[in-house]
Amino acid sequence: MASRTSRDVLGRGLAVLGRAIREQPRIFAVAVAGSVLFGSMVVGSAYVVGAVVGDVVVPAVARGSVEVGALALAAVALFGISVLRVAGIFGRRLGAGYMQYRLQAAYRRRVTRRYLDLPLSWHQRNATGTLLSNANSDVEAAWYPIAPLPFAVGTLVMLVGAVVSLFVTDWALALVGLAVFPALFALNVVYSRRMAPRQARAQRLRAEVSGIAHESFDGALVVKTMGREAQETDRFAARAGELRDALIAVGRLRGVFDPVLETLPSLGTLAVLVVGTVRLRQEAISVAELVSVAFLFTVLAFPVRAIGWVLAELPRSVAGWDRVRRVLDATGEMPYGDTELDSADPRPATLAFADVWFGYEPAEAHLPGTEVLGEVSFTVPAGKTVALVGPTGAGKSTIAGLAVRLVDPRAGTVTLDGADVRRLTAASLARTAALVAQVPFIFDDTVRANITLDRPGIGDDDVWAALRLAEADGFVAALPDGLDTRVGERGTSLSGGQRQRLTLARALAGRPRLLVLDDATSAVDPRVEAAILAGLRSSTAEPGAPAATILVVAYRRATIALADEVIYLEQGRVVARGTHSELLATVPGYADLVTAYEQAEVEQAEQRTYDEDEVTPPLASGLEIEVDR
Ligand SMILES: Nc1ncnc2c1ncn2[C@@H]1O[C@H](COP(=O)(O)OP(=O)(O)OP(=O)(O)O)[C@@H](O)[C@H]1O
Repeated sequence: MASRTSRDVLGRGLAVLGRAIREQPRIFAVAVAGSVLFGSMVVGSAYVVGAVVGDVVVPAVARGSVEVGALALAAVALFGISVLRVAGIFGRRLGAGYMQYRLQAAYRRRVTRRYLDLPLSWHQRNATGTLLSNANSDVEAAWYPIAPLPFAVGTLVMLVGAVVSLFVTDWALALVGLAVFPALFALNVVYSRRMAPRQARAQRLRAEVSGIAHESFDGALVVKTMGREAQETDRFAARAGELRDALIAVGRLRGVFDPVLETLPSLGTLAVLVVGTVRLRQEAISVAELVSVAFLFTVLAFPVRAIGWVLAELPRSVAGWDRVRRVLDATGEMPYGDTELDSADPRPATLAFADVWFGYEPAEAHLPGTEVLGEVSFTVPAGKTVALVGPTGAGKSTIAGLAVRLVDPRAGTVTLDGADVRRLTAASLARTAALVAQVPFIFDDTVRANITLDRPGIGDDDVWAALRLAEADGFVAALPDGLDTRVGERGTSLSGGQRQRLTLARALAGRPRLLVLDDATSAVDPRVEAAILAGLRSSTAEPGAPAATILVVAYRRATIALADEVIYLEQGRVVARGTHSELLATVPGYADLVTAYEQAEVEQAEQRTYDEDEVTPPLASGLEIEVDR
């Protein structure tokens, strides 16, 4: 079974190498040409050294005088061989390096491109750590054997050349070669087979150690607050210890095989000298030939190792390739259409759900999928604000995701201004609708870059207008470098509420015609949240800022009360819709939920302090009149 698996790995590994050669045939040809040149010069050097010893040195010693012409010729020949060897090494190394790094770069690009094409559901099923290692260490592992591959191919050619030249020289010496070369090859195969599982284990443990480290650092807050430092350290130390043992096992095997691999050619040289001396006595060969063959055996030992290097890397390459393929072959991307909504149209868009059904794909293919939404129909008329309210798990975030086409419905349609969102181009969809999620994502860049995201046509005035609407202009103005302030990885230098408001400003800066807020201001003071929504609803709040249609997942009474209409969901179904006051009066479940939200809010307000930013007075005063309490 084990050897079958090794054979499988060998076959599949060679297939991966075949793919690499098909992708970079020219560079591979250059590298192999360099390697063959090197190999030929290795064999050639043995014969030149033999000829120099046999035809120049020995006669000179016998005569007691040196023939200058012959010596000069020998020097030129040896120098010429060395130059060609260097040229061969240069071509081989350059070609192999180019090939390896070009393949790595190409596949990193393909993998990350694929990540962007694959749907959110796929990302939710795959851990961030895995995606990082797919694009980095797996791509690298897949193409590791490329570095020694041209050397190994050149060495095979060289071995054939060496055997042929041995036969041309003398059949008896050729037989020694036929015994030693295949033994060297077989030893390399055994070595790599023994090494494969040890290396695979070390590779797996490397990933596990970095996984634990990643988790400990990422969850540093939990680790510290729960007093788990010692346990986390132990967990890490245990796995790091396993990795150390695995690497020692690799080293131990290397320690056993390396001397044997070094010794075998020396034994070959010894055999050549013994057999050669007999053949010399029989006058079947000359001194020059004997020296050539003995020298050949000593210089062959090193290149033969290249075959072992390739074989030893194949299991790791296959493991890496399998993981890369899993990404490249993943399906489920959502193709865009070619319909463009009028980008110059500044009016708010109309969002409509018509008999929408949706279920998330199961984590594993054989499990049944769960239905999350059914018969969902509603319209958010242009310029209106609709609040989605419902108990936890009712499907509010799912509706928010469907509205901006993070996912597609299983049945039914979602339309923007009458156009099915599936038929829109990616650019048109991004220009028209913006989602602001509960968990904000801030790039390690300046405030300005975080808001513009390099989108064309967003100047500083637009940035400030968006910040004002998001109630973020106050704190940004107070930052040391204003818009040029760098906000650190994931916005760590900002409070939760400030981060949320920056991401809201980012969405607003694109002047979307539909704004979907999925609990996007939960970390902001409730009064500020209501002020933001009131500001967004009012087209006069900011000169030049178009009013967007708003779909808001809301949990606070003040926010809900600002909506023109409330859609109340339970278990993926629209249970009721109407104004906040209508629903309060007619739907007991709704009244209970909103009262519970209110109580939770009061408790929260007592326990936590929100960002202390002040509400801009005109909005705050307008709000007091509007909010239904
Ligand atoms: N990626 C997912 N894969 C599988 N099921 C999911 C996924 N996301 C959500 N669900 C399930 O879909 C249902 C609706 O989830 P959704 O997040 O839309 O509810 P919600 O009303 O926004 O809840 P909450 O108020 O807690 O945020 C839940 O039962 C949830 O468990």
